[in-house]
Amino acid sequence: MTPNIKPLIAGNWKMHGTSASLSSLEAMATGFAEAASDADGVICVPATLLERAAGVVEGSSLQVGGQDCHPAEKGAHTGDISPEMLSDCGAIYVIVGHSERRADHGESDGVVADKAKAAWRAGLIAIICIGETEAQRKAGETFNVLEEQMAGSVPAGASATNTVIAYEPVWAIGTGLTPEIADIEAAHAHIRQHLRKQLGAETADSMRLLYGGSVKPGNAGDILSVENVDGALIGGASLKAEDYLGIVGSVG
Ligand SMILES: O=C[C@H](O)COP(=O)(O)O
Repeated sequence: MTPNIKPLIAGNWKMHGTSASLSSLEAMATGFAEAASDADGVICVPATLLERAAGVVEGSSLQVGGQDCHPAEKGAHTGDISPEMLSDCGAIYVIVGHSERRADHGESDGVVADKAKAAWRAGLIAIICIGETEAQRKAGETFNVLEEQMAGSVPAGASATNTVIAYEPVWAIGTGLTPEIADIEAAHAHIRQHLRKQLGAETADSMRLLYGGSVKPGNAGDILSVENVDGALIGGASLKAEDYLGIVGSVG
């Protein structure tokens, strides 16, 4: 954790969830404030659930977000969703540049940056994801990859109020594998240091840096106590209220 930065515990339901899942969201909303009084929480649900999800969390400390957005406000883009549409449904955050979108949809750093700027245009907080693949890690390229992704995906104008950075080693996502604590610490320190050069120290030192990749109730305490880890981006364990609240409860 970083002193003076309010942690964010973000869930990403990915392509999971139907109407029946809203009862689980309701349990998260009900239990959130008791689990952690000094953290922000968001669940990024599928767009199909967003408006109803916003209704479910209304009045609680939990917020909802989208998982992706198109850079344009509107237009002939069949199947896409603009950040303005997400905001209209009650989203406060939107994830951009998740590695699954970079891999499945060929999203470049430039596209991710355009999406982040579009999120800001709509008044949303962009959760910009970066992270190395297993091959890049084995080749000793982790820091270079992170620097390149930050330079390309984090636009000028990023601030602590409009942007959150999520470091997700691709090989740790959904695998049950996590880096050594020392490796998480080193990566987050490197990200903070690079952001100082890119955005200025004042902005970089107040920006939330999340760790993502196989965060569970059992390892959240150790991960969240690492310096420069200001929260988590959680996939699988954000689907069950008990697991998500268990992680929220690990905020020191
Ligand atoms: O967005 C969330 C991440 O991809 C982490 O997913 P996971 O917690 O299932 O490993």
